[in-house]
Amino acid sequence: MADTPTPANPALLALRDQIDAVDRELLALLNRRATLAGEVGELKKREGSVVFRPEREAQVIDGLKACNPGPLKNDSVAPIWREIMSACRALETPTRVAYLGPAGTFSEQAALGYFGSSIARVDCTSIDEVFRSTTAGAADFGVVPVENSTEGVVARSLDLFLTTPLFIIGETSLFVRHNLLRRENSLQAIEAVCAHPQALAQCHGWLSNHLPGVERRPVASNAEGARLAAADPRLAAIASERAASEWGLHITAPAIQDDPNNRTRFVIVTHPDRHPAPRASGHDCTSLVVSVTNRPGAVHDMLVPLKQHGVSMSRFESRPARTADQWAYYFYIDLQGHPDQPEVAQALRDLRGVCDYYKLLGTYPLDVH
Ligand SMILES: O=C(O)C(=O)C[C@]1(C(=O)O)C=C[C@@H](O)C=C1
Repeated sequence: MADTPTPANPALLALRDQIDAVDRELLALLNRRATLAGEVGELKKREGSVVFRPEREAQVIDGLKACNPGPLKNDSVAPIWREIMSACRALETPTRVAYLGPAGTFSEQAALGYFGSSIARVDCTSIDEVFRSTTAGAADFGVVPVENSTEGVVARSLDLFLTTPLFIIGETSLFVRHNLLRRENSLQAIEAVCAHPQALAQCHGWLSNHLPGVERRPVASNAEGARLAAADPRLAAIASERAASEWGLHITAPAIQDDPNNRTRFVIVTHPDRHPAPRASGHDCTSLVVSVTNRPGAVHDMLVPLKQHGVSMSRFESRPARTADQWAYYFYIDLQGHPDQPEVAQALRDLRGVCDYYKLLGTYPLDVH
């Protein structure tokens, strides 16, 4: 039966007219904002200073959330203004961002969520390559995963902080929903499930229950798994909704991660010669990696300066140092605060005094969302 067009409701038409008028006002205001950002860009060029200021962007979003009268939800403020600032920033200079690609990975999603979509994307085939291209200057910033709420640390990222000069200028967290993707919308006759090892591990329970005995094939990224599944009907992939639409695959089983609150934390890295450390935003985190001689009480002594100066620790992670002393460890520590705060500066100085190895990994505004 042919659709009979419903007569336009006059009340609806009147409301839409008002929305159109507001949109035009918004556009004029956004263009005024963009012009001002362009002027800031000129000023920065004359001063020779960098365009991207994570602490300023965090303050803009925090400030707007604090005075948001609604009904727009505060959760909507951050994504909208990230996009606005991304577009304004692009008028000042292009932002080249490296991440573990190809299109459709959670790393790409994290990069777009943090920097907005007005960026030049630098797809990399491994976490090592993200570090390499950011170090070499092929990208201005890199986005790398550091920990997952189910699987724990992303060891490769932590190890690369030790051997590269890059430092952290920002963080962002992503809710990670895994789906089983396939050309056929069926769980029958699957020969192998292809995904990044972390994704395979995060879906271990579901795979054991629903696809027992099916090979789990680790590949470089979930999007690479989706690419393989798009090319071969015998394969399935574990990846995002975005990867499904990117590769034309069915979401044969949605949300198959074992932990319904599965989150991954990413950090934003850059080269210290090309970018200064962000200034204090008021809600900051400082990350460092240290090691101490293996003797009784050594770790305790390391934590005493933090207690003495009243500095909170939000993360403490250990990794084997892989040196001749097989029980030597590196400790990755996140502190709350910025070295511009005297108590944080003093705690860092004292901590450095009791450590054999000390490297500041970065100081940056906490994730705003
Ligand atoms: O305030 C600045 O420094 C700007 O360049 C403007 C602006 C913005 O759009 O608000 C854009 C880029 C920076 O990362 C921070 C903020």
